[in-house]
Amino acid sequence: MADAHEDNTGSLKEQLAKVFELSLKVTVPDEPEVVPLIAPCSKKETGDYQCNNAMSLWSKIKGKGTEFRGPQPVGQAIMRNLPASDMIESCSVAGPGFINVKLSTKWIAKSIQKMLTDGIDTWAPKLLVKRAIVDFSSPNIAKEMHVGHLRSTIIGDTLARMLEYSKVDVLRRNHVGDWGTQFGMLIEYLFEKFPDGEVNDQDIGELEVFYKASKQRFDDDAEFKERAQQAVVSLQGGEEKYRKAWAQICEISRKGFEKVYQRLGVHLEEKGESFYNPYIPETLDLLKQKGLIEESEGAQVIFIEGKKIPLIVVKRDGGFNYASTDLAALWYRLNKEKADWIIYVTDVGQREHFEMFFTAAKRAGWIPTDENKYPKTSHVGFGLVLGDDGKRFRTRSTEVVKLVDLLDEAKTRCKAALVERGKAAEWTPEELEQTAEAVGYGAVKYADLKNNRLTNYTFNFDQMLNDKGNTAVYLLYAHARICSIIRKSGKDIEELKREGQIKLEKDEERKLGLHLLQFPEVVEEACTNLLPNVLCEYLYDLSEKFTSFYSECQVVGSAEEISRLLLCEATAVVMRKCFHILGITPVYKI
Ligand SMILES: NC(=[NH2+])NCCC[C@H](N)C(=O)O
Repeated sequence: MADAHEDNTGSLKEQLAKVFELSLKVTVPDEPEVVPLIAPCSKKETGDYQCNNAMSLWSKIKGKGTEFRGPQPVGQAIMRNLPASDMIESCSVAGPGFINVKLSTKWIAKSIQKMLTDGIDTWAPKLLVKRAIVDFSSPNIAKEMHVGHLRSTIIGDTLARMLEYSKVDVLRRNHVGDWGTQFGMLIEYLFEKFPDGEVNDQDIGELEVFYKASKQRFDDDAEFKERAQQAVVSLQGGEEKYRKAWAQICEISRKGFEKVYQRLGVHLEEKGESFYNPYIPETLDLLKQKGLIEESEGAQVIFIEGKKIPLIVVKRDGGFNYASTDLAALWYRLNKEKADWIIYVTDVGQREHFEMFFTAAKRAGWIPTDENKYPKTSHVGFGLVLGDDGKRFRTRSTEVVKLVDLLDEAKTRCKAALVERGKAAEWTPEELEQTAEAVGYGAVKYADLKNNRLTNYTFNFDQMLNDKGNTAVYLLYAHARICSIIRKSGKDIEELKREGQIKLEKDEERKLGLHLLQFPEVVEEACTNLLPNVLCEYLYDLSEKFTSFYSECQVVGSAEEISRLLLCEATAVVMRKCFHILGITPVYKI
């Protein structure tokens, strides 16, 4: 029997894996580095977690003259060889060697209590990544930020928050489309409208309208088109007058984007396409040296195995494009910024583009082909936002929906609902305003995040603002209710944390406790697979488990009051961390 060994860091799953690892070493000493396969039990009656190594181990060792006579005896031996551990209450072997573990209820309670004392940050998963870049939002200058960019902003922000919680150094990059041939027509049109070159935002008004008008000129007037094309050359050649006009247009757009970010509480650092422009020639040189770039129909391209169309890196007119910029940006991120995980958040429509330039980077030896190794790149694709008619989401005028308007409407509707509940009389105007904002914006974010990002989702205010079902409104109210239970008890929770003790006597208490303890491994899974919906599911489940607990177990005034209040507090703490990661502001009273 191995020594009792208690390493109480890492997620529940990891801690259990460590215990099993010791047993595996003793059980099959000739099989080095067997990775323990630990998973929650699918049937809760059989246990909490199970170890699934016996079957695969058996097929490995059966030809090697082993003393074991089948997978079940292997499982029995793994169980026998388990070191003594505080974690485990009992084990049993089922079927072809599955080892079911019932965790010690005392240990669950102790672990939650420890989190309450040491803080939820001690539950952060440990990832192998040191520095990640999340490239998200990334709208295009002079064009309206549309719902697709809203999805990218919301999903990207959550991914960044997940990684930040896991102590990864995250660079939040706004790869704005601020370079390209469209600037020729925009600048020429600006010169036409404002010959003296003095403009401010009010003059231009809605940039999108300005964009459309200049496009109209471009399409209708050959002479204008000529000038616009010339303007691109002057801009790219760095001519002062053109650079200045370009900078003005960018600045106006930026202010519009900033309004949306501010409302959403999203922080981004802009490094637009133009930033990488100076790095393109040397990047392409590096790829040429590796023999990756070929000439094809006057353009310079990289052929990618399995793809009919090559990746164009220099256009026929000698200009660079989206792909050349992305290659230069990747080079910069790997070599200058030393990122080991680079994550791109865009609609699934761009999957092909990312697959192609990732493959080029692999062929160049910039990133390993094995996707389990670092540095690594990931494309986080997402589906469309649909309207109630099942078509791409648009407003009545069939224009793209303005984000600011959407957020306004969500807030207005929440405020109306709060007023209806009599809150205008109960709260200060600021409280009303802040709660409406937290719930309204939270609802828009959560409705997006709770779906598997690859699926399309239907934007529907009535659904997302419903106070029942899997919505932010429901969850925020649930949190506020827990806070109010604690407040109404009149107890000082800090004192209880120091002096009280959690006991999980009833079944519902234990279930809630175990679920709380699974938070770290859920965050880890959400990080590894870049899936925020996993965390949403966890959160919804948590509030359901809390509801069962609360309906079965009296809190205030019961003999177990102290323990139960601590369990309420732990639930609220974990819920708030979930809200934080999802970019939702919690509310404390309702
Ligand atoms: N490195 C990147 N390609 N990031 C994504 C850019 C998204 C692009 N500006 C768009 O609106 O579609």
